[in-house]
Amino acid sequence: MIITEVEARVFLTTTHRHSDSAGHAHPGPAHQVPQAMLTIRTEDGHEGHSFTTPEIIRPHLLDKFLRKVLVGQDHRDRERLWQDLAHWQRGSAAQLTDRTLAVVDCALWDLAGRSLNQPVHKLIGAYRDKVLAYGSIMCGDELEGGLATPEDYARFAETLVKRGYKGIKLHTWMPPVSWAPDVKMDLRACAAVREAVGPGIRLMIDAFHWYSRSDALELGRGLEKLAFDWIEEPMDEQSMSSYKWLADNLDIPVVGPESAAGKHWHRAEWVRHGACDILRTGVNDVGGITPAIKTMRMAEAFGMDCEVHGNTAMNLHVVAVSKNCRWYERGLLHPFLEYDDGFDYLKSLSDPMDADGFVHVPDRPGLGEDIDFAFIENNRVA
Ligand SMILES: O=C(O)[C@H](O)[C@@H](O)[C@@H](O)C(=O)NO
Ligand SMILES: [Mg+2]
Repeated sequence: MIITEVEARVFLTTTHRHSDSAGHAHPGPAHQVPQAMLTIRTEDGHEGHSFTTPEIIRPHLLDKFLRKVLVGQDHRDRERLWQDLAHWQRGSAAQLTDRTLAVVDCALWDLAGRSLNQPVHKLIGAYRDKVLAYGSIMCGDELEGGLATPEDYARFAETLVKRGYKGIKLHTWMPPVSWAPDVKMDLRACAAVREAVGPGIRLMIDAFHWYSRSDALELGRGLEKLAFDWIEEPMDEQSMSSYKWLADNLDIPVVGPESAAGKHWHRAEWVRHGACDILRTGVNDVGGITPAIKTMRMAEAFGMDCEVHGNTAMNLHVVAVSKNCRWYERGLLHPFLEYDDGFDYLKSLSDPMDADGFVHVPDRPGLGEDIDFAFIENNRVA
């Protein structure tokens, strides 16, 4: 059970996803990007793995923090190891981020599952083995036939309904799109999608993250007329009082915070101050599966739903062990991309979705990621 090694392997993976100047993904030509796999190994040869981008587990972090906390410790002591890393963040000169805590925590959960030959959600205590997914559409763009017009969104929404999705979330247009942001265009896209899919499909929006209170209110009021289920991140989440104001002035549920720092502690403040109607957590946003579950259980104690941000196995397991969330966020999706093609370093999808819109939690041990170790070795660059 004692951890003996903490290793990062960097390899090249091919993707069609390109990040814009705001960090949002859009489709483009296939290109190779570096990806990293963290491996935590024990004296008896068991291993746990988790994926991230290389800078999140760069050598400085492994040497200065991760190996000092983890090596020599019982890998089963996840709560203590997480607390030790979280306490070290304050004195890390902002080098030890929640993303790094997340990849370590996920590798430890994967290690626990692989060593016991159990999937993580069964180890934690499953609530379900399948869950409805909503199709989370990429931010809008200016690509001909992509997501450049309200009609493009409507046409893509029809495609997603045919694929089986029972819910769809629009990320609308944001800078660097030349004319964005634009509340009226957001509402035109939402109206076109509602018209295309009818009243039976649940719809949500994840809007420009820096609207003013007035713009967010206008957007929310328009969405209420379109029977949207929630409005997400329309303003800067650093202003909790703005979200309290918005939630007090809207009927449509306000979901958050997604990107605000502070893990489950800050999300407790959002609940206490009435800054959201539905809470939000995410493994990468709060520093791991461990704090994501803390957030989920805290929301449950207040009778609140808590929706999980993001795809991949780590977030799917948080959804699978929780009654008080309704969806798995499957995406991000675009007409030019085939999400079901998955990743070249995994032999199969971690979030396969059936024709009825249900994602099935893999029953493979650990996080259940079907890792192609040979691919990683053959494409390794560090
Ligand atoms: O590009 C981003 O910021 C993220 O992909 C984000 O848009 C998306 O994951 C999200 O907000 N989901 O709710
Ligand atoms: Mg979001």
